[in-house]
Amino acid sequence: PTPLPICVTGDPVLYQIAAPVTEFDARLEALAHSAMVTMDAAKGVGIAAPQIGVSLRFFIVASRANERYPDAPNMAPVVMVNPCILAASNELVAGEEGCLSVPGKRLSILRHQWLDVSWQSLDGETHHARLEGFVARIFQHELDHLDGITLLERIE
Ligand SMILES: O=C(O)C[C@@H](Cc1ccccc1)C(=O)SCC(=O)c1ccccc1
Ligand SMILES: [Zn+2]
Repeated sequence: PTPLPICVTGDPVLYQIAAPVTEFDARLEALAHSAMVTMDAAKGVGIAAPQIGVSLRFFIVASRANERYPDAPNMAPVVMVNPCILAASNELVAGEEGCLSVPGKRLSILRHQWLDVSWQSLDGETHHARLEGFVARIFQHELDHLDGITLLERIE
């Protein structure tokens, strides 16, 4: 499908708590595909459903090496439904982040260095993983979007 418009600062959907996904159906797959196409068109390394106006708990993580994080892993995009943080490092690390919903801003944000997380894939299956570094950063950034938090609400 064609990329959707990305909601930007001020759009109420960005400040809502997104609802858990309960129906793992074709509609969810279509929404995830629209998010993927939109993220790709915007050259993002992640995107959360609220950013395309959908207040549901899913996002995409798609780390790739880039000028700010040259050693970031190049990973196949992962659609994470109903994501949770099970455990997080006490150690925090500062790093530059951008946000497709806050165009033109680059802010240094403190994030947990590693996370134990769980999520469901589009078929409803539950997964667990330990994330670290840039991938953990993206996960935390996208999870914030599901809880109505953008970069601007994270300024120390
Ligand atoms: O708004 C979003 O969720 C997408 C955002 C994800 C993100 C970037 C950097 C750190 C954490 C989360 C982006 O992809 S912003 C644009 C971008 O591609 C980028 C920005 C900074 C570093 C690397 C990539
Ligand atoms: Zn963002």
